[in-house]
Amino acid sequence: MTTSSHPTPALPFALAAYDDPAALARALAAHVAEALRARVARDGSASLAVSGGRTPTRFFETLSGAPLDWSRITVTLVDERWVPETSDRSNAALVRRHLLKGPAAAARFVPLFTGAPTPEEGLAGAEAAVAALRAPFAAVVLGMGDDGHTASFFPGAPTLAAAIDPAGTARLIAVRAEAAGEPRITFTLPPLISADLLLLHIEGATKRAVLERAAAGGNGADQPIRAVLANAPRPLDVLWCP
Ligand SMILES: O=C(O)[C@H](O)[C@@H](O)[C@H](O)[C@H](O)COP(=O)(O)O
Repeated sequence: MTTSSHPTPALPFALAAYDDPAALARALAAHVAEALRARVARDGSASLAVSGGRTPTRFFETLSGAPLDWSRITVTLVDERWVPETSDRSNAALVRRHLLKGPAAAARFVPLFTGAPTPEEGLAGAEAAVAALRAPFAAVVLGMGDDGHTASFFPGAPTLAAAIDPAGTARLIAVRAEAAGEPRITFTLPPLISADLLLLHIEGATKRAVLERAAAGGNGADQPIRAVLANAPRPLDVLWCP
């Protein structure tokens, strides 16, 4: 056991609390739409990275109806489970079903799953696909698991240190971790935190407590969400509802 006389520092974040998931989804979609609109106005195109999992469905549905020039917008994923889109675990399938519809059907989508047998073998193909994205992202929306992972930055993953290295140069990395289920691919920390707009979307008392514990240090100090809190250029904006 190692002990330290230096307490782990508390990290700042800015939490906006909403009454319910619908109000949160409206606010989140409005923030993301504004960031996309601003980049399209400035640069002629914009890119957006969204998370998968269960939480974002309502946000996707709301954002899909935003009056944007979606033909100038490219959507990708913060991270992906290494499964084909026929799997109900596929984040790409979730995005196609709930976001790329209505006005947003005109957006271009860049999936991270390439069809290669493993993410390690698929990495080069995925890198080539994301190389065409306009950098930095106009907006990145992160989620968080009850174990403090965000993107596919899983506690205990052998590639975690490389994935959350703020000075790392890889944009994507393969991840294997027991808690992750299937192998994964994820954007690394630097391209995510350099977005014009970086938001964390969490719902429920448990996730709020996990975030507060991670931010406070102490026994939350090993939670990967801390890498985002510690390295984001501004205090992380968190949208939460019970
Ligand atoms: O593919 C994924 O699993 C994610 O992108 C992941 O980082 C997600 O955001 C969290 O695991 C929260 O997931 P829930 O929304 O399902 O709780």
